[in-house]
Amino acid sequence: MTYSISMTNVSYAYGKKEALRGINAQIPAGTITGLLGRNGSGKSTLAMLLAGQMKAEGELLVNGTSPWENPEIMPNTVLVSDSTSIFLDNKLGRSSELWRNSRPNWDEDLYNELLDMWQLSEKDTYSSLSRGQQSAFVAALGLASQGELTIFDEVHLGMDVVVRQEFYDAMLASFVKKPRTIILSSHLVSEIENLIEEVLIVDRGKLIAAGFADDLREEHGQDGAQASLTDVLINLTGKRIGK
Ligand SMILES: Nc1ncnc2c1ncn2[C@@H]1O[C@H](COP(=O)(O)OP(=O)(O)OP(=O)(O)O)[C@@H](O)[C@H]1O
Repeated sequence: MTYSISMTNVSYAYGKKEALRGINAQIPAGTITGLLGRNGSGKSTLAMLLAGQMKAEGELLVNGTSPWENPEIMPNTVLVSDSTSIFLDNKLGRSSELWRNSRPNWDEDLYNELLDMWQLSEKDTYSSLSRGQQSAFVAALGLASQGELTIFDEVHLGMDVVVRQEFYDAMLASFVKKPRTIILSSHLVSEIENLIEEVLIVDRGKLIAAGFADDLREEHGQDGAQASLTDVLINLTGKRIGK
């Protein structure tokens, strides 16, 4: 069953450093949501809370239950980020074995297709790959896992424009084949603009906008034309010198 998310007054602090405060939001099951915000706004923190890797204050429910170290929820929740679990100095096959064995919806055909497309070999060592190839490998693991909740946090780092487009296409194709709840966090807002239906925008730890991407585009549009999500983000969080 694909996971829905409900957050009521969700906060998180790293020691005394408050990273998120009073987040209230719902993410419907089976949607692709963009998690947007400026540097340091709290996106990765929220991603880790949703993936059950850190304990939220307030009420954070994934599929109706707390994800924090939850053995029912965690195997079906995939967070692909800079800190994804990978054996750095071992062959890719060692990491994929770990993922394959711990992910109940693992799609071996999709994994092999992605590795072929990105010309990666299981015999390669992760630390010997280029930055973009490393990102492509973890993206392949994340897509093939088909988690009921799948979060990609800045997965594109180092990927060239062609690999990024191949990733977006593969994500959409796999979403159509197996609908699930996907959250995409990226600073390349214009690239993911057409993939996302729902949006959460965080700024300095607070949720400042949430809802259908089209409603936000409409709300921030001018003279009958819709705004882009980049415009929405700049309108809501940007500052101009002299103003
Ligand atoms: N391990 C940590 N210890 C202390 N503070 C942290 C830690 N990780 C993040 N923070 C702080 O929490 C806030 C939110 O950080 P977070 O990484 O969630 O932001 P982000 O939106 O993902 O940023 P970026 O887009 O730059 O990756 C920032 O002010 C950051 O400095």
